[in-house]
Amino acid sequence: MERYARSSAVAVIRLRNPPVNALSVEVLQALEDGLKKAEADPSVKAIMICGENGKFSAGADIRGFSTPKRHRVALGPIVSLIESSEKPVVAAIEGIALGGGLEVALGCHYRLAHVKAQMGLPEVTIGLLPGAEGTQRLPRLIGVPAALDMITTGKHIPATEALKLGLVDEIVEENTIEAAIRLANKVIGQPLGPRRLSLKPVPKLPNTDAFLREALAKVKKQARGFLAPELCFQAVKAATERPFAEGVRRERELFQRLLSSEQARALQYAFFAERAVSRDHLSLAPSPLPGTLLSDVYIYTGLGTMGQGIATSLVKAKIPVVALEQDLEYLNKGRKAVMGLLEREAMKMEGGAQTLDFHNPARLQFTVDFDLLSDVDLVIEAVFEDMALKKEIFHKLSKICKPGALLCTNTSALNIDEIASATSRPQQVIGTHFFSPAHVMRLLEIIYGRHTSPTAIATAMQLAKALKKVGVVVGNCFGFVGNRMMFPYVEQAVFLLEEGSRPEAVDQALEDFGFKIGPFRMSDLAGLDVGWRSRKGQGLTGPSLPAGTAARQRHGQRYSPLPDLLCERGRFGQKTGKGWYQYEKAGGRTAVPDPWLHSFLSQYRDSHGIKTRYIDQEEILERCLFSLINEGFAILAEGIASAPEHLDVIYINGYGWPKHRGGPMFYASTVGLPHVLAKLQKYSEAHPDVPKLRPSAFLKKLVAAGNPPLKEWMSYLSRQSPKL
Ligand SMILES: CC/C=C/CC(=O)SCCNC(=O)CCNC(=O)[C@H](O)C(C)(C)COP(=O)(O)OP(=O)(O)OC[C@H]1O[C@@H](n2cnc3c(N)ncnc32)[C@H](O)[C@@H]1OP(=O)(O)O
Repeated sequence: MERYARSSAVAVIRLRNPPVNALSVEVLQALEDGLKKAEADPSVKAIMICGENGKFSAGADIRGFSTPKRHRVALGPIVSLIESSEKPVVAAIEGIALGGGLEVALGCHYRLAHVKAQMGLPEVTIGLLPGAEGTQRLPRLIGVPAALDMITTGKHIPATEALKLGLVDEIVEENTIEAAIRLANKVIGQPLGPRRLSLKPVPKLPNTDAFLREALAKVKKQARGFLAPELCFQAVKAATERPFAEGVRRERELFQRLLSSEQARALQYAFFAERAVSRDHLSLAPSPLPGTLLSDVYIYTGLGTMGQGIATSLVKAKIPVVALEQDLEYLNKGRKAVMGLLEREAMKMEGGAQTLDFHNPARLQFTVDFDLLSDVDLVIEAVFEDMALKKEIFHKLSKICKPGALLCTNTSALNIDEIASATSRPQQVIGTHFFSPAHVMRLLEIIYGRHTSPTAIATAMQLAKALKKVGVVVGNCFGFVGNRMMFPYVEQAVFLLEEGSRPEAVDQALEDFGFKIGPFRMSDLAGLDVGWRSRKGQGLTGPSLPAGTAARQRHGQRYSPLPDLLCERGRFGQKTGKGWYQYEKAGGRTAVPDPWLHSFLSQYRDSHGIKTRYIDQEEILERCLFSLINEGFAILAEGIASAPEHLDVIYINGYGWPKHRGGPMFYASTVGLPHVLAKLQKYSEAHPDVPKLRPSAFLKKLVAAGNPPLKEWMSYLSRQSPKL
């Protein structure tokens, strides 16, 4: 506890625990001590709580949830202590007030926030609920619908919205601390009863039961097996049904249930994994390439679907863009699409189009003039996946761009070294694999080639950060990390159809597991023709396939021609109205099981002498997931990625892997590596012509070593890539 000024009647309690003032056991103890001291000091007439360094608090120390020490001091009783103070307590919210931080503020009698502050109860995102009485106080303050929305989604809200909701009493543009002191002085002596949220009733709704029924249905639909949102709902519901103290008891019960759950462990692992992955590579080089990001012009070539999303993403990050296309027709099409995307993005933002300023040619210009590239710092090439075309472009870029410019290629599988070989500066060539839609998806897979310099890697990581994306650095191999792990997963899904399953059964099993979308719905969305083109390019199908090749064998391994057969019949998925499912029209979105496909599958099995069998959910999950995980172990062993956390971050942010399962490698660690190995051995014996089911040597090694925890896996490998 300190005084604002020597003779001030306002005691100041400052939460101090850099970088985000997390409420560690020590901070909580100091807060309790400070409150008691202020309460006992007759010269103190009011109390102000604020955070050090312009941040109120990011809430409980997440690392503490897995240590026994946290049980020593509980936040809930401290929040009650604040509220029951006989002296007015004012929260001065700067920067962030999240989770337990906001719960502390809810215990205060007054809340004043800086206009740029953000508030939220994001516990749900780490598998928990606000366990310091927040689920009981917030609905009393802002009403059930708004509280439920904040608590079940965990979203951060800006101070302006908090003011509208009544979450804060006042917002200020200048010095928050001084304003809070003024407020504290002003309210000295005023009655505190009406300011104590625990004493307020929960505002009534016209039909609470109907509202809660609908809200629960919505929460359940979105959760797909994720427990925390539903338990958050139950805690808020308790506030509508029980007196405050009983509601708090219910909140504690639910909190304890979540705290000990595997899902909370998975989400907290994912939280730190994401941060560790970013930190690892940002520290690779002392500084990015010459020319500071954000102030220099970026250029990218190609305005197809990916290019449009990338341009939008750059403009949103306030990075000046010059967009290049090969001719005016494509340029005009691309311009229209990008402007449309930006209009929509601007509508979601405060300040709209003015904030993004995309009509300003200094921010965004469109051109067909390649020579404009001579002075840019960074190029992102985003033409379609054609090696010859990419090499031609990189050869030109190498001649035109200034010596320091970083040359990025947006590719999902092509060889970075081969692309770099077309330039005179392979050390400055790097892969940047964006995910579609590029202005929405958070993942950026960054692929270094044999000659890529550490500085180039660090610059690409800076770019990811500037775009508010999660950059993950990986080595160069076909499909890199994400798609390489996806190939066996999709392969198994198709083999399951051959053996007797249906697209809807496979999708359902994986969606019940928590994937946003199953493999067949995903394939229909992305377009079956994309894979078909790639397989034709690899000589697996199409005119270059040698005559007499067995229909279901390639290079001595099992192959399914099913996707090719669909494409030959013009079934490309949503875009043609038919694929693995049927749709209401070409471009339709609603997938409906297709009787034609079912009879096509039956005929296919008959014609190849395949006996149809019933395949249960367990087999669907094990074959799809364990083959994907198996590839992950091979990737780690080859040094393509530097740690299992990297694979998990890629899968959560780029492939719709359910975050509450922590990513594929974390999931493998939770089911146990001996179990994964045994299942792979079983399926591999049943399908000896499928190499991707053969357990990886690294997985076997870890099992032989006694199933060590995930954190220790990499210590069992002798070889690591020098760049990772
Ligand atoms: C019974 C009481 C129950 C209470 C429940 C809770 O309060 S649970 C905690 C709820 N709070 C959160 O979930 C907030 C999590 N943090 C964030 O969302 C973000 O970190 C941020 C606060 C918005 C800041 O984001 P920014 O991008 O600026 O920085 P980083 O994310 O990189 O974070 C900086 C470092 O701080 C660490 N950190 C952040 N929050 C916490 C936390 N609550 N506990 C512990 N550590 C936290 C973060 O890990 C970074 O450090 P690294 O060493 O780089 O990992």
